Amino acid sequence: MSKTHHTNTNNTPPLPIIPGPKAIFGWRINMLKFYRHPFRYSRWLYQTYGNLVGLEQGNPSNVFAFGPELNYQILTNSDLFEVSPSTVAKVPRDTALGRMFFNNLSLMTGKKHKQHRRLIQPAFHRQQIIQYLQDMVYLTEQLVNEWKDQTRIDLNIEMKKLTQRIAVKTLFGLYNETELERAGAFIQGLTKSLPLVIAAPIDLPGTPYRRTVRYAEQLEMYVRSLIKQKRAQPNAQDVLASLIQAHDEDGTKLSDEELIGHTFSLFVAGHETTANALTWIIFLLSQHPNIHQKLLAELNDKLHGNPPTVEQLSQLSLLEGVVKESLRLLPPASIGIRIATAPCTLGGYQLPKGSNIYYSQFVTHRLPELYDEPNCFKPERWATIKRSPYEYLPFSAGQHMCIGWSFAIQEIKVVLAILLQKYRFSVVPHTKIQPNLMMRPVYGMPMNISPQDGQVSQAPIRGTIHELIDIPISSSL
Ligand code: HEM
Repeated sequence: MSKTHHTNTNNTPPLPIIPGPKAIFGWRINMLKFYRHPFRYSRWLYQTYGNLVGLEQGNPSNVFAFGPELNYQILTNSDLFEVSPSTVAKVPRDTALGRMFFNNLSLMTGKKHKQHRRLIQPAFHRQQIIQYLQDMVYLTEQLVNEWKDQTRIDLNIEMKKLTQRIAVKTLFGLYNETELERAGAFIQGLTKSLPLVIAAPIDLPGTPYRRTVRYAEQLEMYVRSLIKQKRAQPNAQDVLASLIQAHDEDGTKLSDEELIGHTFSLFVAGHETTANALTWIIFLLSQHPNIHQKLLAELNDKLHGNPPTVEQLSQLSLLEGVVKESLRLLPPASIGIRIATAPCTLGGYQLPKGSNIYYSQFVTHRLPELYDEPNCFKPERWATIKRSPYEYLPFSAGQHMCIGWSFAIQEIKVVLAILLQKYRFSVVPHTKIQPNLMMRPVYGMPMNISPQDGQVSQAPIRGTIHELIDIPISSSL
């Protein structure tokens, strides 16, 4: 017989208890365990308790839902399973900071979300994204030149620098270097202190909150002046210009506050995730010399040392497999959250209104019934398998699926095609490689770089990465 909730004040039959780990001091302790070892813990939860796991027995307020079937239910019914604003809920809405936070697609729900998505979508149409290709090429080549005299870099820092420049340029269409740096500095100042602000929104002089509010006010003023300029340039091709021009059938347009919030959140949502993806792809290649060699051959054969054109990007089939497989193994968004807006049934169990439901890209992408040898980096698997949006979801699925996914894929491919043809990357031997929940390498990604000479060498590494990937032992180790 299955266990049931202990309290049952009326005569309805007691509800079955969702399986899960012991929680003598409540679910928070188990959540802490998850935050400390997100990958080990979530895999253990799934293997031990199954598809639906409660973090506290008898209290279904925090549950993990695993696998394609539950992903489908959670992600296709956005009225019942809503995105969660809880992380920023304490930020006052009537400040520059609040206006930036709350005019954000990923926190919008229902009709408002649908309408804003419709207005933003044209900025990410295929034809529009092709317009951004030249900026991506130009800024990557600029970085390549900056590395000329260097032999060692922290790849993750460099990739963040690059994706930030690409984001600022494509969002605002800034061509002047000083302007680019200025906009980048405002946004960086703001995003750097965000975690502290969200944790403690205390408005006192000298606090990170006060500092961040100042940054937000400066950025707001700056973007307002850009909006004014763009209104006078109907031919501008950047994301902000596209958002300014967008309108609904009934003529509805985005207000200045909405434009500012959306451009800011597009920047935040897009640059670090893409930087982490690039970091892990180059890392994985450096640890898989055979695949790395084959990819170099494909790039040389098709591009002959040049940056790719849009047509060429679609002909690089191994590059496509490498990107897909890396996003499967080390997805930059490894977990997502939704909140139940009403009592509901999920995975055969009842959940009350307000339950937090975590879905896991990381666990789904490692199900052996979907991916044989799930911990192995096998880009060639994508030549023969096809997976549904709920079986492979690095960009999530359903109504809130990443709006920038094809922008990100194009950016990743362009940057890789240029960097790999120019440089040989090798992890500094014995570095501790440890991804956190956000898939950021917590000890960085120090790499030795040298001009590409067609040789690839695999360095020995340490760290929890070995729990996530079966790395082949090369003869050079
Ligand atoms: C490898 C890079 C990226 C990854 C892995 C990624 C992943 C994701 C995921 C998983 C979500 C859905 C979150 C949820 O389920 O609530 C999401 C949403 C979003 N992403 Fe991305 N993203 C990437 C790049 C980008 C880029 C480049 C942009 C914009 C330039 C962007 C803009 C957004 C926005 C605006 C949303 C919210 C969509 C909505 O709620 O309707 N992302 N992204």
